[in-house]
Amino acid sequence: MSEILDRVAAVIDSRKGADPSTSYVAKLFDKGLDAILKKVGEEATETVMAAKDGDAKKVVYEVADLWFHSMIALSHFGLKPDDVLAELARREGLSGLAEFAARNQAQQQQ
Ligand SMILES: N=c1c2ncn([C@@H]3O[C@H](COP(=O)(O)OP(=O)(O)OP(=O)(O)O)[C@@H](O)[C@H]3O)c2ncn1[C@@H]1O[C@H](COP(=O)(O)O)[C@@H](O)[C@H]1O
Repeated sequence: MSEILDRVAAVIDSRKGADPSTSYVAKLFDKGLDAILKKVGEEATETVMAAKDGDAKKVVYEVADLWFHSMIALSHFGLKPDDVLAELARREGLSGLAEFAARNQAQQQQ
């Protein structure tokens, strides 16, 4: 299923410098990073609201909006979904609690 992320990311990349009047993504790139980040923030809030409403179908819809706009932010920095997937793979099997304890221990030793 991650192929869909690659395909959408390729379309997003191709919209850089494209005519803003013909493409939503080109319009966001044209507005700049602040506008992209505003959309990421809005979609994160809408995800929280859908979850608080207990509306599972809407949660999926809003998370899709959040992922999509996050991918535009990644593209702004020249990054790809694979960069995030690689980070998740690096964390695989590493308990969040163990990682937190190791980080605290390292800070105390500084
Ligand atoms: N996956 C998406 C996608 N998800 C959401 N959106 C758009 O993101 C916007 C979400 O904003 P909101 O929900 O806040 O709705 P809105 O009120 O219309 O937005 P605002 O006016 O508030 O900014 C809507 O306009 C959606 O249509 C998307 N637009 C495009 N894509 C993908 O990106 C590709 C390229 O799109 P274009 O650049 O438009 O050709 C498409 O082929 C799709 O694969």
